[in-house]
Amino acid sequence: MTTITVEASELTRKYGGRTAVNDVSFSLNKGEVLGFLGPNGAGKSTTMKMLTGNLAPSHGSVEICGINMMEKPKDAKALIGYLPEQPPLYRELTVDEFLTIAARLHRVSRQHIRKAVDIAKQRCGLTEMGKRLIENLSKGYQQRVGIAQAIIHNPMVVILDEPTVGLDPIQIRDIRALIKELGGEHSVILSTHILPEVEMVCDRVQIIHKGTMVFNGDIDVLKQQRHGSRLLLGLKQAPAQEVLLSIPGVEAIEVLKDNLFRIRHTPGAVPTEALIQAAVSQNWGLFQINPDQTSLEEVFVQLTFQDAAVA
Ligand SMILES: Nc1ncnc2c1ncn2[C@@H]1O[C@H](COP(=O)(O)OP(=O)(O)OP(=O)(O)O)[C@@H](O)[C@H]1O
Repeated sequence: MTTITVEASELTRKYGGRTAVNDVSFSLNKGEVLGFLGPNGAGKSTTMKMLTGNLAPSHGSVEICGINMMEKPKDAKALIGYLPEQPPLYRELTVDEFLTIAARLHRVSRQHIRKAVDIAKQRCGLTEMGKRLIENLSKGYQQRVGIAQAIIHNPMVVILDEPTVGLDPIQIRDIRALIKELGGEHSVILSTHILPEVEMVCDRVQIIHKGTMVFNGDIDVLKQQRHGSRLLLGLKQAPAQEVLLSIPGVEAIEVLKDNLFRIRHTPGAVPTEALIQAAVSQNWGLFQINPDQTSLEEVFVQLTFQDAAVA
């Protein structure tokens, strides 16, 4: 049986007269990792703050495991671990000192604090770092400490706001692996503006654009939208377009610069092999053929366009 851990209904937030988040509703199941994706200024942090009870919605409600955030904020917040965009670290403390304070703040009982600190450190790869001052840790390790404080009380729901911003590629890889692992036991909401990050880590994705949800679905659907149906083809001696269009699966051709073509093909009928065979046998000077990945911006345009077309 699936257990719903987060239920957001019609969440709306206005700053002055401006609507930053408009009518956002979704639910999250136990064990799921949900990506909350959107460009800068889309309304991600505002939504995260409403979900964690740090900002009151202008309209709508949040329930954590059936507990209403507005009616019982203490009880609801106790079920959440939160890593804000700016991690709340006391840099002059050691990792152990800081996590001990975090455990107290999260009301871990006195006799369990030490164990809770050890478990959080172990899960976040910090076991050897307990005595180190936070200010002397690399940014990647500081981010691990931020995640460790979020899970110290073993919450049902972990909410991470842009956890990989400012990290180097190896740190990013490690933090993503950690987030994926957390998903097994906790429900995780990951806010990010990085599309591949969502694809790597999440089961489900929601895309927010100018405060409005434009996509809410399975990660595979988004992947298909992004990776499906287009190839980039580079030919030094290209034939007439009709010749390319006669290859099974090829539906349309867009001429780009530098002898490059964007080929739109029938979903499920990828003409890569046929194009390579034709290029080799007819000396078209093939120098590139690869799937054309849609950028985040293009996905937004497609999704918002689809929405407008449906409306
Ligand atoms: N306290 C505030 N007062 C007024 N406007 C705000 C406030 N906080 C956010 N906004 C505005 O609300 C909109 C959404 O901001 P929010 O920080 O939620 O976006 P975001 O998707 O998290 O972007 P970023 O990744 O840049 O933080 C933006 O236009 C922002 O300028």
